[in-house]
Amino acid sequence: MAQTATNEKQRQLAQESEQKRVTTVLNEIKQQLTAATDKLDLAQQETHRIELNYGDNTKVNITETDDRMETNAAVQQQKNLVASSIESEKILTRQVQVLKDLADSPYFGRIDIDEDGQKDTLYIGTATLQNQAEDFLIYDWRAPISSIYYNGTLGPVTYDTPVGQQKVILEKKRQFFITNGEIKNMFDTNETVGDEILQTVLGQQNDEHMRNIVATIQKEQNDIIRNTTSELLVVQGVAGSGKTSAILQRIAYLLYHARNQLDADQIILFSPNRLFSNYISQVLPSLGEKNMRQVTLAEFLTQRFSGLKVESLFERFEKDQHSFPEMAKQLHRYKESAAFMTQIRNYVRQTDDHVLAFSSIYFEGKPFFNKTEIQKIYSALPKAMLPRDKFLNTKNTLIKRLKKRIAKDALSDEIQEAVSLLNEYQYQTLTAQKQFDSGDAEFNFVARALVRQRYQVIYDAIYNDYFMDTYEEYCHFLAQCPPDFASDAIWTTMIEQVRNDIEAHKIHLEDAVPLLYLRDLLTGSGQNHSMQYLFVDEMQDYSAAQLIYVKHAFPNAKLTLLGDSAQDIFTAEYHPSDFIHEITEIFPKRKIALFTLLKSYRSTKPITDFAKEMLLTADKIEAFAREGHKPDYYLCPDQMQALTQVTRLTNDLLQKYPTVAILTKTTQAANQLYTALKVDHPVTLISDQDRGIPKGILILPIYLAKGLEFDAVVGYDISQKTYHADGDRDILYTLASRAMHELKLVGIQAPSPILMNLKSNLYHYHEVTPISES
Ligand SMILES: Nc1ncnc2c1ncn2[C@@H]1O[C@H](COP(=O)(O)OP(=O)(O)OP(=O)(O)O)[C@@H](O)[C@H]1O
Repeated sequence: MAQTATNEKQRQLAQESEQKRVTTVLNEIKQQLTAATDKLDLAQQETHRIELNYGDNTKVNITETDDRMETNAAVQQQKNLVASSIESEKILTRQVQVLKDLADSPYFGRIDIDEDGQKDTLYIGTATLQNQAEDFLIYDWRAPISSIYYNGTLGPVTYDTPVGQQKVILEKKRQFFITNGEIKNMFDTNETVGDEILQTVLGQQNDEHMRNIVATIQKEQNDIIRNTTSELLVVQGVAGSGKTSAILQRIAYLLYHARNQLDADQIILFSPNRLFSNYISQVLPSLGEKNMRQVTLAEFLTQRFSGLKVESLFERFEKDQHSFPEMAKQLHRYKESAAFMTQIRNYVRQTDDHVLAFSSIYFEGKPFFNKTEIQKIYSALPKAMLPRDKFLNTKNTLIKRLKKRIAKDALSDEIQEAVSLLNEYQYQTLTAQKQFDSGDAEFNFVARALVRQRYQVIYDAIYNDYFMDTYEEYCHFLAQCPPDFASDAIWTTMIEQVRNDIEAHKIHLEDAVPLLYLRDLLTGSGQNHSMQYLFVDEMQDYSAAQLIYVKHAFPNAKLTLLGDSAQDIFTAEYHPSDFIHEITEIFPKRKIALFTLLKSYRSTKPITDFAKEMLLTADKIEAFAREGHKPDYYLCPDQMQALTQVTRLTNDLLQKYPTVAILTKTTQAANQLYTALKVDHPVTLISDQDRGIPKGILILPIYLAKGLEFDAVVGYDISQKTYHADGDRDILYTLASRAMHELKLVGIQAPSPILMNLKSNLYHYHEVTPISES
């Protein structure tokens, strides 16, 4: 008893002393913030002044050549001034924001170390802070030495430095929970990062945006975040294990360590949907970093097909719910396989008599370069040449012919007359400040420039490879590679279908990627060489062909793939279950680092224990020990009763949480439920066009909730008729694992057999009596 009192007294003294330090550091932050804000004000005034000046200094005089050149130099100088002034403003804005963030919670960790007999105490926060004397008051969580906080238990530890590994003895590790400059809680821990603070963080209510996890990064997550050596990093992690969190902190880490070589624009994340993009959009800014680029696969593909509607994963999933014959399944699998992409690579390496499919280039409604003319150029090239080289040669010939036409047409009476009718401004613009030996030379130059301007559309068409008929070429390729399992008739019908779809300006998902790959390989286009890192979230939703294509599109990027084979909603029917193995086959030459995350943090223990039992791999998932209610299942006799039950549940949950999500299996089901509920209740239907999640009651299909989480989830129509197939396990698992604190499920008439096979102690089962009986 006396011992406990002494310990408590010591703890209080320690907290008081730590609070004193917090206050001192806060004073330093406040001073620096005032100074930085003043500097920012000055910088803003300066930018404004230069911009105002800009107009006066750059009044354009286009008639006198000398004046014009002078004006250009002045414009350039002003532009440089504005650019550098904006750049300093940016740096100062970032500095002010970082200091503001620190002012609320300056740090979250402390380590006491002994390095070769020299003792040191370090505090770790979201950014570095130094005082006038250049002492480190706070170390950035990404600094090499900070890794001790995440990785080490007390005793000897090592950490990586730019000059090799360093050994120290870790003597104390302390965690803080500080808000509004006040220590709310503080723990000494021997674990890597202790459970106490994590309990608090995970028990909080969901936010509109995902939060950063730097204060509580777990050891296995830290390994992912700090890995800079692997070319291909694969994270297979169970639902809620922090995959998305880990990669966002990883991006912040990479940006910090390559400040001068890496810009956020050189990092691209393929995210599952727009809601998700918005949900994670605040994590990097909260760490003082700019967001990376984000794109969904559908957006990425659509951008590459001008004028063609690409089927989305969602559309395909919805369609597959209605009809999904075995042959269609096999055809999908075939066209989405790595082997199919290899066939494309082989196809473009064939040297034979085949002439690529071309289209005429039109100008003002008439063919300018006729298709047969283009075919002739191509056919005249040596047979041994690769199609890609022949294509490039053809392109160059077309450009040469265009130039000849320009030179010829420039001499025509029509153009000569048009030149003489140009006004002074138009004329000067066309001469582009060039010096000429004679008046004739100048006149001819202007005439050619005028024709060139007219024919710009033709040049663009050649430049953008519009003279190649990629669709026809794809059909030709398809005709060459029928699979063993399909009859000629089936394969020919499939090709006809592709043609018809293209005529109707649409394309199926399984054709989109092979088609782009074929086009890129033949035309030597479609690659972005500047992207340095490529992240793919929810990789289980990607086919092998899609992964190969995405990698092809960003050839210099290091790749990080993350996903969960158990959340295989869309592709359970086509994918081999072992996609990690598949990845090693897709990228055989790459150095792969595989990380597995098995601990689930999002949901309470009862929810995770319930969700994981739906999977055959349940024993591999470990729940974080956070207490809560067991899930409830309500079996209703009919739809009317189910609607009443859903209303009752959501209203109850809304008393406790700002957001309650009702998840359905399909969009159609979400629409129907919305129509039924909206009459009496304020509910919001979320579609794949939405970018944000409002508060209140939401209805959305489960695949749109991928990567998201909600305080409370109500699963609607968890019935025999809706969830009975084996592939439905993954969908139910994904649904259940979206809930952080509470999970309710409502079934109609007969319960889903997947649920009935679970141990009955994992949830509460209720039979709702018909209204007339109650
Ligand atoms: N180390 C951590 N500290 C605090 N919170 C964490 C930690 N790791 C994960 N979380 C929280 O757990 C939840 C799930 O994390 P996240 O969304 O990153 O997981 P995920 O593996 O991508 O999930 P899913 O595959 O189900 O979409 C989030 O609320 C996240 O903040």
